[in-house]
Amino acid sequence: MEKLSLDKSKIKIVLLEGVHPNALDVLAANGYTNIDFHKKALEGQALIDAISEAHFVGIRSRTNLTDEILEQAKKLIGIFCFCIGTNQVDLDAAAKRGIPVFNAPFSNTRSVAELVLGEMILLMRKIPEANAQVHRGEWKKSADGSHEVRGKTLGIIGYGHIGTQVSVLAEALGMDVIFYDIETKLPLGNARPVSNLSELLAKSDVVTLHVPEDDSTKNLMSAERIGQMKQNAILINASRGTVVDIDALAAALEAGKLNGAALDVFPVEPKSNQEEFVSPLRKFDNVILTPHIGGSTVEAQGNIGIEVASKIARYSDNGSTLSAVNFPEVSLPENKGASRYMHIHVNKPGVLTSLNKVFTQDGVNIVGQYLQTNAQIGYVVIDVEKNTKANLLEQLKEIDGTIKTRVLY
Ligand SMILES: NC(=O)C1=CN([C@@H]2O[C@H](COP(=O)(O)OP(=O)(O)OC[C@H]3O[C@@H](n4cnc5c(N)ncnc54)[C@H](O)[C@@H]3O)[C@@H](O)[C@H]2O)C=CC1
Ligand SMILES: O=C(O)C(=O)COP(=O)(O)O
Repeated sequence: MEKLSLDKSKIKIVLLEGVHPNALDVLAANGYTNIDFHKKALEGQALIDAISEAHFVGIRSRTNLTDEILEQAKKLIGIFCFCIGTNQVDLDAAAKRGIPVFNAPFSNTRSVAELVLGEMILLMRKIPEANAQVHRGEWKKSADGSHEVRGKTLGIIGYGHIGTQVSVLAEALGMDVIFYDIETKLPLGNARPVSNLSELLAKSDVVTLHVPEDDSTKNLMSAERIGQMKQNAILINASRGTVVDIDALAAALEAGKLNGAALDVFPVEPKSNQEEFVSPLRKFDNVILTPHIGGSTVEAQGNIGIEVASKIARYSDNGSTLSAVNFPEVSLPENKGASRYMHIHVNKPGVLTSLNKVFTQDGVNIVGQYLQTNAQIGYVVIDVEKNTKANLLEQLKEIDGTIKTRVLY
């Protein structure tokens, strides 16, 4: 009988960007001890050196895994984002190498929603300016331009996991909620969809962005769109820095068009905590600037550590690709009475026939088979009766179109 493709102690896991220690506990509990833990993000040659021998890599939003970097990580089996955004990874480049990319789609969403809610209330009350003034020794007690959020209109762009939570929380404060999304979404509570972005911008006292970084959202808030916002409105961005044209926002603030803004993400963010943050927005007292900490709470990070490390163990032990963002999703029941093989291949005619031939010609009984495909990739998991003598793995590797194949148990 064939042995496990790799002993667990030889499976190298590289964790970057100081993911929560819960991840280490979960991995240890699942028998994974060969872990290289880095507190910081790496780039360039340092990143290549760190992951060149890795089987799994865990990152957050700061580590860019490009096609060129992945080319140097020949042993990589899986990429695990301990965050929501996966824009920092070249998803196609990973898929074509048979590497699924996973994320944590829920665990930090509440933290972002709470931050946005807090910022909205502070900005509507002009607290950032008042705070800065008092710190400087100025005492300007006044109600001018200071408002309750009750009865005001909140416009949410991107009604996904975070946008919907902001919606529910804002309604609890007595706000009218409208939203715009490119997909049809179930409105929660009394929230109402609007048919286009211009309508949302024209009606909202506060606009908050909860979209991913992609081609459709690049500079979504351009000078023209900011111009369509209400006079004295507020703009909040805790999604991705590329979504807002920062110079246009600075100009709108300078012109007194907007009453304030809150930004947690920026087109260019410092690479480390030692680097200076440079932005034309620094000079505005009515702008809340935070260092990409929307998801940085003890609760969110602790939960993400458990969630994503469990996904590493599940994929490595069992082959489950549930919640992979670039890969056919297969969730598999364990079949410990069997031997499990996995085969990742280019999705083209004939591969499955060749694959089944490998087993049938050796008289091996297939007791379970799970297949999912997308346009590029096919992912098959095959459970066969134990105690076979045949060297099946070598034969699977020979199949034309094979990208990766392993014995899981
Ligand atoms: N500041 C921080 O620390 C954090 C930032 N984020 C960012 O927030 C983003 C949103 O997170 P979730 O709500 O969990 O994602 P999600 O995927 O649940 O929701 C995103 C929504 O945006 C919609 N959308 C996509 N393109 C659009 C467009 N051009 N116009 C309007 N709507 C569009 C989608 O249909 C979807 O409903 C993430 O992609 C991530 O970049 C997430 C967590 C923490
Ligand atoms: O979850 C996300 O997409 C975030 O932006 C949070 O990223 P972080 O874990 O803080 O690097």
